[in-house]
Amino acid sequence: MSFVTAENIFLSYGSRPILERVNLTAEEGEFVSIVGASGCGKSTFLRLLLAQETPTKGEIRVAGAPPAREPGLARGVVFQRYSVFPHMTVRENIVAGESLRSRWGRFFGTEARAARARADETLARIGLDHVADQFPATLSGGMQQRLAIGQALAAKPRILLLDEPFGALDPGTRLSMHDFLQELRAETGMTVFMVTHDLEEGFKLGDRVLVFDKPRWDPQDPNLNGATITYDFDARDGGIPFQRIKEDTHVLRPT
Ligand SMILES: Nc1ncnc2c1ncn2[C@@H]1O[C@H](COP(=O)(O)OP(=O)(O)OP(=O)(O)O)[C@@H](O)[C@H]1O
Repeated sequence: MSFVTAENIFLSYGSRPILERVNLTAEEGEFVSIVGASGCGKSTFLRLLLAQETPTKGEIRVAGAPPAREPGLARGVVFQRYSVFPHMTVRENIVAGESLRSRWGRFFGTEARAARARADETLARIGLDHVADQFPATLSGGMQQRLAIGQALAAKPRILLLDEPFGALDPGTRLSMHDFLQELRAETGMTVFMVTHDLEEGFKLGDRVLVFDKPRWDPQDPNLNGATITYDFDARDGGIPFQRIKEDTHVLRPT
């Protein structure tokens, strides 16, 4: 059985269809990138996987069951937009991310000391070790975003949902966060769904790239139809599909 399945999903807000006929299976350990026009329902699809939304029709299953409502050890679902805790220091935020996996939701004694040491290793990897004792409000936006990503990854979730996680980062930081994510993925074998507006990033990191789009378009009423998965690219062959897309785009460009 596949790790994640979406079967004939429809989702509407009121009378407005957002998603229609979404079918997907993903195996455990796959990295699935999601791209598509702004407002076409990519984040909504992630929220369905998180059980923050319920489909109007159809069924989503993660590890054979409906998605867990709370992040935690059982499902290991973590979403990047769970913002960092403002009342905790940077180090405590990372420890809090990892403690989701612990039996009581927090660490005690020697376990707590070990968790702090691991948090410091994580902070060094994401370049935030020099601000470990500061509070998030004292960090720049990009640093806070890196902390949120570090916190999400510290939980070593079985499934990680990322919504444009690298959007606000400068190009150098973005590349080092790519490395960090790829290393952690290799270590943990976690399944990742990542929404991105950067096609190149989607193909670089993903095993697959899903394109969400509206297959039917009514010019009189653009909100009449919902979006679905219109392309499911295999990205495992070193970005060749991306080259093809670029070539196609080039061919289509007027001369
Ligand atoms: N709670 C809600 N109630 C009503 N409409 C909503 C709600 N959440 C999202 N929408 C609408 O649903 C559509 C899809 O939103 P969603 O955020 O999933 O798009 P997206 O593809 O992730 O967009 P972007 O790339 O801009 O982040 C949008 O038109 C949005 O306005």
